[in-house]
Amino acid sequence: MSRRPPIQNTTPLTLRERLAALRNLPSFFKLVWETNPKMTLVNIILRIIRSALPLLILYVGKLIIDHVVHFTHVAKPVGNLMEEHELWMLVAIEFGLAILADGLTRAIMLRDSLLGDLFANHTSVKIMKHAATLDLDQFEDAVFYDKLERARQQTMGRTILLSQIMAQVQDIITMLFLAVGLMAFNPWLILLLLIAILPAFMGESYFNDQNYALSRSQTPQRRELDYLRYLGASDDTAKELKMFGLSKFITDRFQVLSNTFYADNRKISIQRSIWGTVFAILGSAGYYGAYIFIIAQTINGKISIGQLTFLAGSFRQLRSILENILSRFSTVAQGAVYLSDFFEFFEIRPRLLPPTNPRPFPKQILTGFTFENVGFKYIHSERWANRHLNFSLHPGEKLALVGENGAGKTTLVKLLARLYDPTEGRILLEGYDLKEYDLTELRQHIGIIFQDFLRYQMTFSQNIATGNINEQENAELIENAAKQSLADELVKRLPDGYNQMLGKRFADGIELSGGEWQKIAIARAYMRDAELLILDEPTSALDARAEYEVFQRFTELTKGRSAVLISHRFSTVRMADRILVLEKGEMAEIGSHTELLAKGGRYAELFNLQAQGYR
Ligand SMILES: Nc1ncnc2c1ncn2[C@@H]1O[C@H](COP(=O)(O)OP(=O)(O)OP(=O)(O)O)[C@@H](O)[C@H]1O
Repeated sequence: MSRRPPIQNTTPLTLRERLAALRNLPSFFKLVWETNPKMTLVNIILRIIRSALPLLILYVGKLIIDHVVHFTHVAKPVGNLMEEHELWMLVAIEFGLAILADGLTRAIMLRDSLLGDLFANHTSVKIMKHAATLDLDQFEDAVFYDKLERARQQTMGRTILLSQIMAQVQDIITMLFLAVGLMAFNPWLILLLLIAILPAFMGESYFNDQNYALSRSQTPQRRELDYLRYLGASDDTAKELKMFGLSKFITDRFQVLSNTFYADNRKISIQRSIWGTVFAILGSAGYYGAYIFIIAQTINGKISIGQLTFLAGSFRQLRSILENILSRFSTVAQGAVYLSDFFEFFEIRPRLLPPTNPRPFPKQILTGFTFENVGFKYIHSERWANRHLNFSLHPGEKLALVGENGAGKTTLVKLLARLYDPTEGRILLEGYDLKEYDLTELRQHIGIIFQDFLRYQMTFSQNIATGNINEQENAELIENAAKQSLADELVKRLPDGYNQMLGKRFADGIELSGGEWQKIAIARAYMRDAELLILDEPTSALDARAEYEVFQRFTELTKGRSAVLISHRFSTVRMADRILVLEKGEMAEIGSHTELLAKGGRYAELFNLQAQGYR
């Protein structure tokens, strides 16, 4: 990573900011609805039914107690079977309601978790789809990466938020039911309740803010921790770590970082727990105040024992529900703040925009590509990676790019494939700016094999098919591509042939050598009918004989098409029609092998240097 991202804002959010974040909730619900409308609707209905049950159960309980008291005070109602029957009916009803409540709670939990899973999948796909629309340089920006990371973290976190919001709505409805019952008796009890709860709520929100601010400020470090975890225990890294004895170096760094995390989190957790206890005591004091009041009223004969149990029960339930609502409010609001990160990610728009009326890609290229004073600086970089590039790539021409490490060869081809737009100057195709062509269509007509091509942990056949994924079922094309790049020799010794899983990541995967992987990558170039082929050091790992053969075939393939070839091997370079020598991002010279040798310039110097090594 070239640049450390700026540390994020660590000041806690104000209540107003948290309330403002609640405006993310409608978009969030839209997303949930989008996931599965039917499940969402059923969930809401079940929760509404469930919210009415606590009040109903309490009320039936009150009726039962009043009946029982009546029976115990008044002499046993001989012959009053009607009343006795009523009592047992009430008990049966309460039992039925209790069972219904349990059943509904379980059904809601089950549906919540199923909907949550679907939601997590839906958002993961959405993130991947959106990420695919973004530009390469956005991926190379650390601040962007932090956003992507936070959006990814949201996926699981949002599943929890989902059930919390649903539970919140349910509790609010239950609370309204209970409050109506309580208010019918004495509205002041509600006030007492609020006073007892409010400090706990404020405390919760304060600590949630602190947690959020901390976790946000820790994002870059968390990414580093993930990276160190990967370095410390992965098949890709084990070889170097062992040979260079780096294990301690990595774990030490991991420990320093994770200890800092632990210390910061511990501080907040302890404070939170202490204050939580104080607020809980306040809450209990409020509850018992109300309880004493209700008992006094009962002793004075103002209310029945049934009412006493109903009110005490309502008050107790209201207290715990209110506590849940208030503390959850803070978590929900906090979740909504995290949601801002999630939605912010979706607001990132690609900068390489497709034209409104794109020019169709030419059926036949007649004048080729032209660089007009092209210059390019990478994002956050002050240095020009390419500058003052003026040259044309003619139709059917094979152009080799030569230059020392960091001279700007790969950057030039990335500009040609419009992975970036030039910072200054322009690149023309058939006289029109590349920006006028449809981006997807343009890239479809360019075949490019990168120096750091991907080694897909997939089957042999899929690895080649990635060159043109629309043809993944075309076995004949894939086999022909493998033949052209000499990759077919490999298939013979793979137990599963074309269906052989490659790489070490998955079971039965077979790892290949660097050169073998490279042959597979080159096969991708044969998968599409591209007008322009770009090979960035495609044969660096091939042995001399394989390289010679690959190029013989490659020349066949590129007959009549343009090709750009980057190579440090002059035996390969000299096969090109022209050679462009880059120095510190600028064009030093351009011409055929013979011309440049005769000129005795930079190319001649580099060529002779390499030739000397073979003498
Ligand atoms: N993604 C990037 N972000 C920032 N700077 C970059 C990036 N990629 C390359 N550079 C810088 O741009 C310059 C040119 O890099 P480029 O990869 O084009 O060189 P190259 O000629 O292909 O080198 P090599 O022969 O080593 O492959 C280098 O100085 C490099 O540090």
